[in-house]
Amino acid sequence: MTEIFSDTGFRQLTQMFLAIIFFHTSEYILAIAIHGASKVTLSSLLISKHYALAMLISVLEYIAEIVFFPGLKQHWWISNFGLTMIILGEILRKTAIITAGRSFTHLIKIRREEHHKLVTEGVYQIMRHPSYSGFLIWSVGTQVMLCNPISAIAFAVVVWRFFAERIPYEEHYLKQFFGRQYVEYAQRVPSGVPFVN
Ligand SMILES: C[S@@+](CC[C@H](N)C(=O)[O-])C[C@H]1O[C@@H](n2cnc3c(N)ncnc32)[C@H](O)[C@@H]1O
Repeated sequence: MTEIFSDTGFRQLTQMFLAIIFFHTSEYILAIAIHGASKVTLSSLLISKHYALAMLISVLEYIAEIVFFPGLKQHWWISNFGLTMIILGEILRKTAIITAGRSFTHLIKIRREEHHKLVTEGVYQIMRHPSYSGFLIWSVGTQVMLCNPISAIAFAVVVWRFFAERIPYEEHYLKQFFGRQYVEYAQRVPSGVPFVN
């Protein structure tokens, strides 16, 4: 049990804690900065029950493995690669939010608001769903950083499936809002989420 308090355990768990705190507080603060405090609720922290449970299970996996297989957590090139994924995923997601500005809402809009403009510039020139791509990289990165083999695979599958279902739903409304303009944009630019058209 003392392995949790080793340098490895301390560093990897601290990185995980900081990554989670930074991700959620920055989502909330950016939402307030873009939409105004009166329009933002605590749901913009993006912490659902399922998500909290997944993160808790991943920490339990980490603790079980550092106790029974401490060598697994010593693959520093894997852990540092995960840390790089966390940073790159975070940068990609926040760049997307800032680029889309008021058009970016945490909940998918099913009615077009006047200020809602089609965003095709900046990072949206390279991919249609940079914030989803960023979150996929960030979330899998947290597990790679912890050298958690089971949660890394589980996060990749669950988060990918979540976006694979969400993207067609979101794009159904984007086509309603922007018509041909969106159809042409979607033909030209990939989704940014692997194996999602
Ligand atoms: C959580 S944001 C995600 C945006 C985008 N899918 C991404 O990954 O960066 C969802 C909202 O963004 C809007 N949205 C998505 N792509 C957009 C675009 N290219 N231009 C304007 N609004 C967009 C949708 O209408 C939806 O209400």
